[in-house]
Amino acid sequence: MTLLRTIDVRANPGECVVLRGPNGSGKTTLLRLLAGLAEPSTGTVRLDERPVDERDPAIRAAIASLLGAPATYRDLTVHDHLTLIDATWGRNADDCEQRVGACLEEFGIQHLADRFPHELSSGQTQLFRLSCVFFRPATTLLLDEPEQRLDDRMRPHIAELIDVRRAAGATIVMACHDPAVTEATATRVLDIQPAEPQ
Ligand SMILES: Nc1ncnc2c1ncn2[C@@H]1O[C@H](COP(=O)(O)OP(=O)(O)OP(=O)(O)O)[C@@H](O)[C@H]1O
Repeated sequence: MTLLRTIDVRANPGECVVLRGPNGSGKTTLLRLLAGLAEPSTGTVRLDERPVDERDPAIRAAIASLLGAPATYRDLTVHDHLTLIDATWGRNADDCEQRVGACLEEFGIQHLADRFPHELSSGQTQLFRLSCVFFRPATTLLLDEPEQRLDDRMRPHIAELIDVRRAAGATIVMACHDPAVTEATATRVLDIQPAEPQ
């Protein structure tokens, strides 16, 4: 069975490529291939000419992705998760608290800092997941429907955060079903056609 039609895509720093297409057309599959979480049956995926392989530390350092539900620790709070990410990526512990506070505020979840992940609503969970992805250093962001479950106030805000990151030089590829978010973020839209008749 073919999950994704043959596709040739190149994304450059400062670009946001939005993948658009009906349910089941292959957007998530393409993002998974770009993240190195799945291997294409034909063809290659490269980041700066390096094959994308999640076992390669340089690839892991470069790519931050929101694909499906990330693992979280039941006994660590939202604040603790960000602190852990900060330490994992080798940042100076002296100003960790300041960075974590700024990130919580940026994503509008400062009031949830002391909650556990399982105590969040679905929209709050999405904001928490996005904060974890944006908080770590990365040159490339792969986002699967970052707008999902967000309300009318948060969708444009998240679109703005994505655009700021792109303007700062990140390469962004994301799947999106929301025309307003697409309009606010895309430098290029790629329409994905289903591989199999639907
Ligand atoms: N684990 C899996 N095993 C088999 N087929 C799968 C699996 N995951 C997805 N598919 C199939 O791959 C195709 C592409 O799915 P994919 O999730 O990439 O679509 P999508 O464009 O992201 O859809 P949506 O907009 O609904 O999120 C679909 O036909 C889907 O049924």
